[in-house]
Amino acid sequence: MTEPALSTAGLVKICGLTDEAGVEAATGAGADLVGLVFVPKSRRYVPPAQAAALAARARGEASVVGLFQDPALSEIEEVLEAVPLDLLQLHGRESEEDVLRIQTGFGLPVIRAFGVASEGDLYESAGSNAALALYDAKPPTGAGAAGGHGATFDWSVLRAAPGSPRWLLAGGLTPQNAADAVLACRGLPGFAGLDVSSGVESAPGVKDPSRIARFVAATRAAMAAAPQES
Ligand SMILES: O=C(O)c1ccccc1N[C@@H]1O[C@H](COP(=O)(O)O)[C@@H](O)[C@H]1O
Repeated sequence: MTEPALSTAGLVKICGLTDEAGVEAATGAGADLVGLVFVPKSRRYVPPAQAAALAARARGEASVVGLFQDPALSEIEEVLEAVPLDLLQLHGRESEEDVLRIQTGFGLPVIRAFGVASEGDLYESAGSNAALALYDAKPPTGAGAAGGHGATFDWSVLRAAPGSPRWLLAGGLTPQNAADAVLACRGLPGFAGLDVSSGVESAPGVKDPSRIARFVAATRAAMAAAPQES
């Protein structure tokens, strides 16, 4: 396993990778975290055997995050038997009890996703036991797929972020808006980095190596120009 450097001020996570070209683009560009989706109804779902090969590609270069949605413990166990994950992302309706049970039970740090539309949605994350919170847009009305909708939310509400746990911004990020996202979040308590999935795809579920490289470069440049102090 690759020890996740979660205290790093500027994390970049590329999520929903499904092939080796995408993993190589992410690690080659210097992403800190790569995400594999274990939600069967997602177009980015990777079966454990395929995920094991992708995780092996990332090994030593980036930490590997397994994304689940309201999983049974047995689902996580089954994946972990085949894929050595470094972190678990819970991206459904999980409770704090679930976070504690899963984080303690599997001995892996958890990233807990919170759907955000207004300041009030951030309060639920205050004092979460998760290693990191992830602030994503709420699913658009009528959205059919599991997640990774490419929807943004009003980043100005993040001024109310509690700061603990530290957090990643997600939802509708792209190579074009990554710098603005960093500018909107820099200096806010707990800001830890950016997470992207659909914004680095050429078609739904198909990662584009050149967009991945541009996203990481744009994010890194903005972070270097505006370092996070807290
Ligand atoms: O990507 C998926 O298929 C997915 C499925 C179930 C839950 C979450 C999912 N994606 C995550 O959603 C955020 C935002 O994605 P986007 O950049 O707006 O496309 C991100 O963490 C994805 O990994």
